[in-house]
Amino acid sequence: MFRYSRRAVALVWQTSRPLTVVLAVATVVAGLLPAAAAWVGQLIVDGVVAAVQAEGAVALAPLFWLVALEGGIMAGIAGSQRAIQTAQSLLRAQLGQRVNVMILEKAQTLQLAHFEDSEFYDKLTRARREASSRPLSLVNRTFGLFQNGISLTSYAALLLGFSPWAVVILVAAGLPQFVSEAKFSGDAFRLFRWRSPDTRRQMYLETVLAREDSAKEVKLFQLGPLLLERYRDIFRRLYREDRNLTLRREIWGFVLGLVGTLAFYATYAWIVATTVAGAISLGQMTMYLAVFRQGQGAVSASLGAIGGMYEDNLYLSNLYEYLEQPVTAVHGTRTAGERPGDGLRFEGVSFSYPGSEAPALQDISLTLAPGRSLALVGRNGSGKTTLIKLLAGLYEPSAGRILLDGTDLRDWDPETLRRRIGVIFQDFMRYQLPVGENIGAGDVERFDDESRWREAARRGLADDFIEELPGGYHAQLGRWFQDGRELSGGQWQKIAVARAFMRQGADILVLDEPTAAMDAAAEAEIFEHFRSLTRDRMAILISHRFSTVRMADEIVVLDDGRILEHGSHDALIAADGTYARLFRLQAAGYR
Ligand SMILES: Nc1ncnc2c1ncn2[C@@H]1O[C@H](COP(=O)(O)OP(=O)(O)OP(=O)(O)O)[C@@H](O)[C@H]1O
Repeated sequence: MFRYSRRAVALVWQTSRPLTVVLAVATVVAGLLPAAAAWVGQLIVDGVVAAVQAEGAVALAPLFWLVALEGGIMAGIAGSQRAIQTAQSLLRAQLGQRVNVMILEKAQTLQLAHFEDSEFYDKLTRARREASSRPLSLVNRTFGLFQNGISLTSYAALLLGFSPWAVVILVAAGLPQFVSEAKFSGDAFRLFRWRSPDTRRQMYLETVLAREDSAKEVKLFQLGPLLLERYRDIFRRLYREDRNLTLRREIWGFVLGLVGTLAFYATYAWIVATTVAGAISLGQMTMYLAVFRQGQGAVSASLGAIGGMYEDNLYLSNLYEYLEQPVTAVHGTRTAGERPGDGLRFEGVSFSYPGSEAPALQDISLTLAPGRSLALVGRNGSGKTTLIKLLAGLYEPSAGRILLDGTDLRDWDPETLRRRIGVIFQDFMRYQLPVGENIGAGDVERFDDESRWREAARRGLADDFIEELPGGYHAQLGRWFQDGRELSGGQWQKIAVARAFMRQGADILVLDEPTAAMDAAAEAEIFEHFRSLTRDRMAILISHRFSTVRMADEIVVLDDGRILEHGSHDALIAADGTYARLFRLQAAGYR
């Protein structure tokens, strides 16, 4: 139960020391004052009784002072509770931000495979959904427990004056309720954990039903009612479980709570009898009753806090499970290859995606020298993009190795490697940012460099339409933000290609089919630019358009993850194999 309490307190302490101190001090004050108020109450009642029984004139001033004192104590209680609330709400904001940043920072260190692993994705979703509020809740409960503990000790000290048994009854009567609370908290957590794929499906449906990029299809295919029904179904199922748990929890809570009420009234009768017998004063009776009632409140609050801490701990275990997800240590440190100028070599490279039986690539061997361009062709799913992902270091080969300048990619310093390779994938990002930044994203070091944006846009054939946008390079793209402009598919692709041209420092440039939506003339012209930019570098291009493919120095035909043919356009045509057949097929379409 206390496994994560120490870490939660440390987290809160690191988030804001002053606020944590305020919280701690106010908690102690709020814990001590109620017993003091009960004590003063007793003095007042006894004073009043004495005054009523006294003969002759009575001085009221001492009684008034006591009343004023009790008023002061009450004001102190109110003040300390305010201080607790204020510190809590300020801490909540800061802590929420801090935990979210921790989660997002961790996400930066993860590998692509993590994001594609649904089980891991569940962990991430769970961590994000609940964990930002849980550390503070745990700390609040720890402090609350402390506060109630102080109150309870002070009540017990007062009650001992009546009978030690009263103290025993006070604590024992709260236990059954605690046991049931702890059990149900555990159940609630297991439910939460177990259903997180469902919750994720629900979140996904929400996105599809309410996002601009899906609205078009959802409308045209009239998917709305169907998806909404699924959404409702999931809710109904989840609700049924929630309802059952809530009902069981509350019914048991009520029944076991009755034990506490029974104990209170039995003790009440006992105190009344003792007063009538003259063993304690009327003032003491009032105090004991108040103390016993408030003591019961403190016991159930403490036990509730313990149950809650158990729950918070379970949730926090989620957060830490995510944060402690092992990431394989970053590999190499090499910033230069063993044979500079050797270019790129694939040596017997095979690869299967995690969790997939069939290899996506098998025994790939090829070389690419600086200054040469390579085109990859093949049917859908033949492994072209996979080959690029391996080259970019997003995955590691299951067998064989990939060398750059004679050094295995695994031995390269990842940052150096990333700087040397520029890739635009077919599913490139359409950032909801200004046009210029969409291009600048290709080179973070030149992210804001307006002259570079312009040059890259010119090479990507994007400059014409960008200049016509209101605001030019500063026009906001996408529909999420005010005055955002949506672009056509081909215009977005030109932006993406311009992004690739930002990378003047990279010596391997890869375009994985980001030109498919462009007209054929634009694609050919862009590839010309691409070649001129990469004259002393390596260029890799994936395209289904043979008019572009034929411009590459070398062509590799992939089929089912294997290299089927490899050679120049002329050589492959002369060999009259698959490439030649596909080329003729496409050419025939234009006749
Ligand atoms: N993230 C992934 N996880 C598991 N399998 C994948 C993943 N991505 C691709 N695959 C599988 O790997 C194989 C090769 O896919 P790849 O994306 O490399 O094909 P491609 O040649 O680029 O196809 P296209 O021309 O359609 O872009 C396919 O069978 C595909 O189903």
